[in-house]
Amino acid sequence: MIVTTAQLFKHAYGKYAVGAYNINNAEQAMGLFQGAIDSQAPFIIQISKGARKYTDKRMLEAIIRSAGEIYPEAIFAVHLDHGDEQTCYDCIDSGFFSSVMIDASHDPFAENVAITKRVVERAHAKGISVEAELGMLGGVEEDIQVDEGNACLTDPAEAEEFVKQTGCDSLACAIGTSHGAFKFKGRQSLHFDVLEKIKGRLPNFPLVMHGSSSVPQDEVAKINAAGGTIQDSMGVDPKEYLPAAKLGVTKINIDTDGRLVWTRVHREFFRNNPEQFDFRPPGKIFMAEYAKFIASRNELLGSAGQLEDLRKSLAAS
Ligand SMILES: O=C(CO)COP(=O)(O)O
Ligand SMILES: O=C[C@H](O)COP(=O)(O)O
Ligand SMILES: [Zn+2]
Ligand SMILES: [Zn+2]
Repeated sequence: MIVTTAQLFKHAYGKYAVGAYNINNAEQAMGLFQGAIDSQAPFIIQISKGARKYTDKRMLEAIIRSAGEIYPEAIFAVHLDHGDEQTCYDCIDSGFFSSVMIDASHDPFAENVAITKRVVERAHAKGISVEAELGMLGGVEEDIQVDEGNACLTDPAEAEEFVKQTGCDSLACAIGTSHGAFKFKGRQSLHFDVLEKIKGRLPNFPLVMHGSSSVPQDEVAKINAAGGTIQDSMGVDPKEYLPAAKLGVTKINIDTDGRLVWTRVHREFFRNNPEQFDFRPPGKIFMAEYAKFIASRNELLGSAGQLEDLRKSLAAS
């Protein structure tokens, strides 16, 4: 069942975070749905502009619709990740997306407000939720590269003003994370002090954490042992997901870690079976491994085991 992110956040707020996982193909979709059902968790399936271009945007819609039929128990939102204004309108008009992200965080504050307001108006007219972004993460995002030095944390006072002016349903805040596999040299903590201040100014308002992959060191070691040259780096400590959720983070975005699972499975498979050229055996292994990964993340997010309670509260509302 497809629901809006606002519906998911109402149930999750202050208790757990909903995992938001990107997909680009059928194998990722199947692993994601299987892992969500295995862990009895709601989830957000997110599609970036790059994913919509990878095959064809209609292909992804068809894959998600089919996965929803194969796993009728699943409760999830279909969300546009890092949309520009035009892509938001395209998704709003598609009749398929239940949530969009307008990412105008690279524009000046007033421009970000103006663009976000226009998207909110169009989305809300169709009952679709809107995530906006304020502050800047480091790392690679779509086709934009932000230097670590330029990454700026979200200003709590600005966040309050931004939400008041735009009417967005959730806000992506920069609290020290960055996109991709190269986040931190050595372990670093989230900026819980900033998060607390944002929550103080926006009580009960759903916050979103991008760049939340943990970049598992064993996964990177296996990839490199099988011929990869992934640079030494660390991600977010997944034990910090739940403390962040208690401070109002209701959506935690994880994409890179899934790509690492894919890379490890395929590198190991073809290293161990150099005579093979059938992609289905590693594809099968990937789907099973990705399902396990999703279930393990949902445990850490606190979303595991929430599915039936959510179903009851949706039925009652
Ligand atoms: O924020 C993300 C998608 O919007 C993904 O972040 P990661 O690169 O840490 O997986
Ligand atoms: O934030 C970026 C997401 O991980 C999506 O990545 P992508 O734009 O390469 O699909
Ligand atoms: Zn951004
Ligand atoms: Zn992101």
